[in-house]
Amino acid sequence: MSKPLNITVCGAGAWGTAMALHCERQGMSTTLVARRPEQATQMSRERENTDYLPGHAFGSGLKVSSDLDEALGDADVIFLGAPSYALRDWCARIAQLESGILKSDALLVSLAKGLEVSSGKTPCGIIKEELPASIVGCLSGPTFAGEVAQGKPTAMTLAFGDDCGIQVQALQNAISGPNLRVYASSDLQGVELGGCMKNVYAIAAGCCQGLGLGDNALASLLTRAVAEMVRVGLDLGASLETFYGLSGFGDLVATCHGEWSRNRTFGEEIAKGSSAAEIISNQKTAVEGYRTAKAFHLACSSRSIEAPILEQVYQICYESKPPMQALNDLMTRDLKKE
Ligand SMILES: NC(=O)C1=CN([C@@H]2O[C@H](COP(=O)(O)OP(=O)(O)OC[C@H]3O[C@@H](n4cnc5c(N)ncnc54)[C@H](O)[C@@H]3O)[C@@H](O)[C@H]2O)C=CC1
Ligand SMILES: O=C(CO)COP(=O)(O)O
Repeated sequence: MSKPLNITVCGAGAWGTAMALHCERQGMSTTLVARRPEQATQMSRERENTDYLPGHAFGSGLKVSSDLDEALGDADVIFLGAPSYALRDWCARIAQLESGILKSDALLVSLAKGLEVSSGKTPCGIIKEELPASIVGCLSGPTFAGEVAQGKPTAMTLAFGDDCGIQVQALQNAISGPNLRVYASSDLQGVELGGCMKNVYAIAAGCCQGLGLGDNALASLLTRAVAEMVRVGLDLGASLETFYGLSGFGDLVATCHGEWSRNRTFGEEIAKGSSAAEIISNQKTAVEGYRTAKAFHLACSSRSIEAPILEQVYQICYESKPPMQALNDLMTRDLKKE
């Protein structure tokens, strides 16, 4: 039998913590790295992440650290669990470590679902720019941290570009288990874009809910969101079928239904009269769809991609457009073929 993988998870928000819990339960040597030493100390003492994922005790084998040097040297796989807007900082910290500290075949796996506004880059685009020698991929799908931490079942997509080699297969096997079924993909761009776009559509779904528009409206929104995801994604170099998979349609459905999503809740609060900028300025947890809406607005405008839903969410978030007005503008566009 092959040796268990050594896993390091950088970023102790809800999702990084849930992935660390999962990896430890899968029997892997796992270290969770917090950005702030005081958070690492608190988690070591309490054996729980009370700030971001309360109520889920750490398994006895889960190590906690804030020392990147120590945590990365032995890692076969490094999950980057920070939000997209904090990813460049994490990568820069890793790049500053003594050269050669990372194993040459270590896999860097992004868990983030947002585009960088200044560059329009996906999380893996950022990682590749900051750490050009590394092997970079992402893991994405319908995975609310709280449910994964509870051990509820789900499925995900593990995507690496052209180097879907033996280490990637080893990772797919190592993290798959009775509660998580992991599929492999070589469409890294598509898997990342699906995860990023669904967060913007979740804001629209929250607006739908907040305005009390009903189930028909939500179903229509999600269906047209998939059509838009495909149109935007193809223009940005992704493959069609990826958007019908777990990181596209799957995560769209998860995020736009139920009570878990921060993006959906954000949309609901706007529809009830709060200002987007104000909510964000008081928000401790990640609402990736807010910045990502702006990044897609810039990308679609510069490439003349027609993306009416993304555009309306942008105007709601950045131009104080009332959600009811956005709905009206969507409904009264020129009619066309499905
Ligand atoms: N929470 C979830 O259920 C899931 C989240 N994701 C994605 O994972 C990524 C991380 O999200 P969560 O773990 O939910 O985050 P979170 O909302 O639980 O925590 C935010 C994290 O970001 C850090 N942070 C905040 N501002 C920062 C800054 N300026 N610089 C550096 N770090 C900063 C905080 O210390 C904290 O670790 C996001 O891209 C999210 O879309 C993906 C799947 C599931
Ligand atoms: O990506 C997620 C579930 O797959 C989490 O969504 P939110 O960030 O909207 O909570």
